[in-house]
Amino acid sequence: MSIVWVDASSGASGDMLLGALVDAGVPLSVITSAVDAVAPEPVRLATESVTRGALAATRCHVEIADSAHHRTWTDVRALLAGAGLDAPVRELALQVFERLAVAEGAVHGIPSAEVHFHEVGALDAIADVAGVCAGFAHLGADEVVISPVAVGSGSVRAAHGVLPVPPPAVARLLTGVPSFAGAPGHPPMELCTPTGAALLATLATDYGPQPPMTTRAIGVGAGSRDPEGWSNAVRLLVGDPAMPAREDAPTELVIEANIDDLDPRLFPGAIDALLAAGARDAWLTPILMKKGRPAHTLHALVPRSDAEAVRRVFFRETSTIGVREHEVAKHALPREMLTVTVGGHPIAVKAARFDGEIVNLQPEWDDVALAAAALGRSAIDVLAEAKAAALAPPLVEPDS
Ligand SMILES: O=C([S-])c1cc(C(=O)S)c[n+]([C@@H]2O[C@H](COP(=O)(O)O)[C@@H](O)[C@H]2O)c1
Ligand code: NI
Repeated sequence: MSIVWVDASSGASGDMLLGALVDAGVPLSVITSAVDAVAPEPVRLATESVTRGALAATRCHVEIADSAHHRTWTDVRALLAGAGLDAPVRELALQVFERLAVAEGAVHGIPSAEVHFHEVGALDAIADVAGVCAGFAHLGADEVVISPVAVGSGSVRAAHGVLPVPPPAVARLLTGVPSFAGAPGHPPMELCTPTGAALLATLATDYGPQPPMTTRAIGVGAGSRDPEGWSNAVRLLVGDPAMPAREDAPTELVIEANIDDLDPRLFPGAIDALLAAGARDAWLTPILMKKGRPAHTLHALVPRSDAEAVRRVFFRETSTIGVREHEVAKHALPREMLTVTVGGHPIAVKAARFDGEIVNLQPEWDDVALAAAALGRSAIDVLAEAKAAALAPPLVEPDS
């Protein structure tokens, strides 16, 4: 089980997070292949070692000669849907832009489907998002904990004109996320951009100070500006959860309810809604209740940060008027993402290790289905070949 803590106490933007991922050891090729997959024109991705205040950091430049700056949410969704991205990366990037569309729509009072993006609709911002999502997917962290986010102060000039800081879209995107202007002495500038805020809110599984963890890698991503006396950078600490003291063990919740009066055809939809609301897993157990009445227990395993959203699904999508909850400590094997090819088609494979040995391989189902359809082979056949390829040294290098 791996964990990432994002130190956003000096803010965050798309390119800062890119720099931090590369600085933490994510191969630049992982970022570049995702950026190339979304950009319909040549992209230049360049990293350089810089300092921001007292910190050594990596600056990541994404340069595209982009003609159409303004795109609609529909345009961006089509661009991402048609891009050759791994399924988990595409899904994350779509969630990031959906958040941006909902926030932009709320700020300006228009339906999100009709939102016209400004700066965030430019190809360099879209590439930032695809690259950051690819980098985090590569890390394959089970937990992403975000520190309180510094948003800055003052005002900023943008396509909308002069905006107060935090800009309206950032304030919306960070609703429900711990944030603050910045430590005393912070420069009066925008520290967290809408792209940075949307990425943090999408990637987070929890919010707070550094969790108990054993750090394995540190990445420091530099912002473009370098104000005097301030480290304009975001930090990533990548590692494994440490066994914390009992009182603050990182736990998740199981939320459940016994239900004996719901039309059984509604349970599949309820399970889908629980997963969409942030449940890590959701399942149904048949039970016999008092008077021998057949019923079901509906369960959801959920991080604390999404518990309220999951409770709402129980009350909105089922007939229950009450839920019970208990904490569970989770222990999972360390896992990593590999990429293999079957008949020339890339397939992401999640590998779990026990005592250093690979003990479980799970090829990404969407990739298997795509490859099987393209090759005219059975999914069983492609699945078997993907697993065999993942075990065949030295053809496959662990992605992380
Ligand atoms: O692009 C859009 S839709 C946009 C909306 C807003 C609002 O607050 S509304 C603000 N901005 C500003 O543009 C720059 C670039 O943002 P990135 O997220 O692309 O880095 C930044 O100053 C935003 O505050 C853009
Ligand atoms: Ni706006």
